Amino acid sequence: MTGVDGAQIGIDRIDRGAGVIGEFDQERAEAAVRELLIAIGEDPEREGLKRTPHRVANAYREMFAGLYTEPDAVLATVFDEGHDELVLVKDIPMYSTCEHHLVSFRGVAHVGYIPGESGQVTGLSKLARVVDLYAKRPQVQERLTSQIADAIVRRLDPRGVIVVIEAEHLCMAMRGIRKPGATTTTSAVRGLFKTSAVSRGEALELIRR
Ligand SMILES: Nc1nc2c(ncn2[C@@H]2O[C@H](COP(=O)(O)OP(=O)(O)OP(=O)(O)O)[C@@H](O)[C@H]2O)c(=O)[nH]1
Ligand SMILES: [Zn+2]
Repeated sequence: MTGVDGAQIGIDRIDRGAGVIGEFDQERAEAAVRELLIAIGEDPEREGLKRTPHRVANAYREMFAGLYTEPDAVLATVFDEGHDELVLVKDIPMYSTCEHHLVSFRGVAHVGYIPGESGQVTGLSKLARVVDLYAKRPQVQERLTSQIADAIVRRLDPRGVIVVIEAEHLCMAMRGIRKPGATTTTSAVRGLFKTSAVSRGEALELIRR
């Protein structure tokens, strides 16, 4: 089954079958962090580091919680509002993790859609939940942006979806090229926002405002 732009319904890039994806292995994560501490020349038995593997594993469980949640379930709440114009949630704070360096990239997401013929809308918080779900995975910004758009297409069958993410990558700020303050903007447009420059322009204007 496909929605606008042929997005596969119910299938996510890293799904390992229907439903929940993967599982967190606390013991393995703690052992890996301990190894990493040894690898950087630290002593994992010293007082300040004793509980660090446990804490880091817990933090990773939280940072990657989106791997263990079925995306379409997040958008399960829909209302028949008969609304057929733009719904836009702006400036959704977003924290994700760069899959190349496992350090964070953070910024804001703007998510808009025009409901389909049925006029079905979802709860506003659900749009932010979808952002969170995909952000809480090892990511690249481009894929994160597309996955959010495609999840909304799959669940709501809207006339159009637009997702814009503006983020700073700490892997470009604190190491490597070291350009703090450089921001990356990515967009994913589907349906009407792709085919109509006017609709896209209006949405972008509202996002910029
Ligand atoms: N397109 C894209 N690139 C990203 C993203 N996050 C990090 N990168 C880039 O991924 C690239 C990885 O490059 P590599 O040459 O394999 O790794 P590296 O030697 O650590 O690269 P430097 O960061 O340039 O030091 C870097 O250019 C990063 O800036 C992202 O979300 N999207
Ligand atoms: Zn990176």
